[in-house]
Formats: sequence, C-alpha cells, structure tokens
Amino acid sequence: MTSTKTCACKGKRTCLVCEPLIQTENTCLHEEKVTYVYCPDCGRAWRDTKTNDKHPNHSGNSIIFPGVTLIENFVSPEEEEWLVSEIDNTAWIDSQSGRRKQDYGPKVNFKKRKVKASVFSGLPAFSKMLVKRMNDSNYLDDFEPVELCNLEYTPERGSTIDPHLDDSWIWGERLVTLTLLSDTKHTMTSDCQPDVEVIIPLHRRSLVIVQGAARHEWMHAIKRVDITQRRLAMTFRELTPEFRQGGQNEVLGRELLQIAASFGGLSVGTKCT
Ligand SMILES: O=C(O)CCC(=O)C(=O)O
Ligand SMILES: [Fe+2]
Repeated sequence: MTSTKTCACKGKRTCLVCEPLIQTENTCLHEEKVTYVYCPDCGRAWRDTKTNDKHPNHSGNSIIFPGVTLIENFVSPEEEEWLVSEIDNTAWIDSQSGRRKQDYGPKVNFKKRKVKASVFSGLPAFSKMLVKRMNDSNYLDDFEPVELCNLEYTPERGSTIDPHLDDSWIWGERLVTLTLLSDTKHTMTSDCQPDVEVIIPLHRRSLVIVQGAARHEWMHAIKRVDITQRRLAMTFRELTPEFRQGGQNEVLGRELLQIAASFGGLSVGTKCT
C-alpha cells in the first residue's frame, strides 16, 4: 500500500478521507464466516437466520458467549442530549480509521509499560452522574474508572474500528461503553474460531460491559456498514490488580484513582487502546 495520507490513519488503517489517495492491494476480502447474534437474555449467540426468533423462542444452533452484559436505556433521551452537548463543547482530536476522540486518563505507553499521571486532570464533570449510576447498579457497584475515552464515528468519514483486544496490563477486567446517538454492532472474532463471528447489538443509550472471555479471547470491532449515523461511544476503563492495593504499582494506582475521582478533568491527547 503506497500512501500520502491527510488524516490520522497509520499503517494499514484507512478511512474515506485517505482511501481515494492510496492504492490498496487487490486482496480478497471475502471471508466466509458463520454469523451468530448475541442474546443478552440467555447469554448465548444464535445462528443468524432470516427467521431468527426473539428470546425465548430461539431456534437453530447456538454457542455460549460469556462476558457480555447489556443494560438498555442506561440514560434517558434528555440525559443523552445533555451528554452530547457537553461532549461537543470539548475539542475533538482526529484519530485512526475515520474516528475522532477525546481522552481523559493517564498517558500510557503500552509497549514500554510506562504511565504518566501528570497529564491527567480527572474524569470530566459530566461523567460523574454516569459513574454514580454504574455504582448504584448490581453489575458495577465496585467499578472505579480511571479513564474515559469518547469516540465519534460518522458514515461520512467511513469510521470503523479494526478487530482488537484492549490492553490488559493497565486496563482491568471490565470495559464499559455507553452508546449515544445511534445503534451499532460490535463484531467479535477469535483466532481460535476463525469461521465464526458474533454480533453484539449495541442500542442507542445502552451500556455494554465486556469482560471474561469476551474481553480476553474475542477481539471486538465495528464495521463500516454498522455506522449508519453519527455515533458517540463513551468507554470507561478500570485498573488491573497490579495497580490496586497490594499490587506492584499500588502507589501510582492510588494517585490515578484520586485524580479520576476529582471529576474536574480536561481532555488530553493520548492513545485510547
Ligand atoms: O466504539 C466502541 O464501542 C468500542 C471502542 C473500542 O473498542 C475502544 O476504544 O477500544
Ligand atoms: Fe476496544
């Protein structure tokens, strides 16, 4: 691939801004995968067929798919409108694959395993009510996020996110994402089951918690076809035990938790994953 990219894409990543400027290799993109759709009510993913019935009337093949919790209507339409206006009052930074981002968290060099707390001024004030609501829920009562990454996806830019696993050195067990403005889907794939993909429907205003096998064994992605309108994602991340009490990086972890909980943060330009 030769390139003179004018956007934030690096390496093999592309978006609708840079694609007309680059020559892509003529690779075969047809992958034969069997698609399963995750059902939050039974924790299983069911073979996608035109006649697929809704829970509990599923039929056909299914696979167990542990580690995904969906909470519908986590925020109201009025709260969504307020959150979007707060987010849009903050500068966006161009990111890879046609996304834009805002980051509230420490600067992390994942390869060198280095963390700088000094750039981090806390989670933003507008996220305080979301963290409180998480803590009031059954699933996230002990969730103490130290990072919020807001991502913006638009069909005009052809925004996507390639299949990836989030870091698991500093970022802890639960990845928590609130979807705003439009529905989308996570496509989960695993090298261990190359002919399978599992779709997680992410509805507008819903919260998804990804942990366990879904966090560590399955990569998540968002395909271009699944961004049909502007979508904002607010992803909150917690610390691993290494940064908690008794861990090797406990002191740094405590500092990050304190900064995060000030809820006076300004966005910084750091990496999200
Ligand atoms: O937009 C999303 O729902 C996922 C974002 C994501 O995977 C990431 O920031 O690592
Ligand atoms: Fe991710």
